[in-house]
Amino acid sequence: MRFPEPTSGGETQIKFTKGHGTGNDFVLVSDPDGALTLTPAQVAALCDRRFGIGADGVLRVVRTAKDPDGAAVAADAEWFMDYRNADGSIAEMCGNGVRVFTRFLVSSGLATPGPAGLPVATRAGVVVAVLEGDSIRVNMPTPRVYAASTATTGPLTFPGIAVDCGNPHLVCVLHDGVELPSLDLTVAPGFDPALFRSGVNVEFAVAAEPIEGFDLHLAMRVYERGSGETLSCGSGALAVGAVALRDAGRSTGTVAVDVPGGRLLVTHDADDRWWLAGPAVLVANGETLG
Ligand SMILES: N[C@@H](CCC[C@H](N)C(=O)O)C(=O)O
Repeated sequence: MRFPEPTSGGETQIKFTKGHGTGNDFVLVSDPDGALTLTPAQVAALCDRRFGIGADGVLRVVRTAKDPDGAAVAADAEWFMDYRNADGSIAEMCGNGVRVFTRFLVSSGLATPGPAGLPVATRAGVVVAVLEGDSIRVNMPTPRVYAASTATTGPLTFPGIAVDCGNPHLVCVLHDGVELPSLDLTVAPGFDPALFRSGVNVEFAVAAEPIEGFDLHLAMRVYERGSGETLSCGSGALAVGAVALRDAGRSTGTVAVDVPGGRLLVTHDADDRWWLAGPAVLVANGETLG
């Protein structure tokens, strides 16, 4: 396997941390001063589950001021989450990524949250993460539910709703006895490329048994743009929560969204803030071999 090419001074080894949020897993690369250039091919090599470390994406941890994309979105957050999908493509937002990124910043001593939490810059703007024991809760961008569309898997067509969470989503709520496990997500679902010009993350969701303490309960599977089917998608859960609250005629509430990797909580509060909460775990440190 070839790990990232030398970027300066012949350095070919990269220190990394592996982490996940409800099974949505990431390789974190600490690059505080923006010295590293990660090409799409290098990201794909790191994320390769057979020939690399294996992950759904890479989180490059860089000071906002040291990255052109970071500097463009935020002067008031010290750290920028440079998120890349497993195929090397860039995405604007990653809800689970922000939570794992925050866990890394705090665990490694690079940042200390203030009373209101820790601001993190993303390509979709600044979000604020609040640590609550094993869980990290993030004040996410307001999801914008904006158009009807459809997704296809094999011969099946599902009605869906487009939701912008900073990154694009298409939420299909299943009816008529279609069961989540029956969907074939080994192949990318079809979608309308005229509506989603930069691709889309497709969520399939179904109502689940009510649980005490939550206003709504759904289960979801997701096919992520640039990564394929993943065990969880935080921004996808946010999109599903927004559609579910809207469909239920509720302006506020907490939605439990079960994903194959665990449970995420989406809350729309009385102050019109949208929150995503769930576990964020670091599992290993390592170093690539040149
Ligand atoms: N898994 C992430 C979303 C990652 C980006 C997505 N694949 C895209 O291309 O928009 C999450 O937790 O939100």
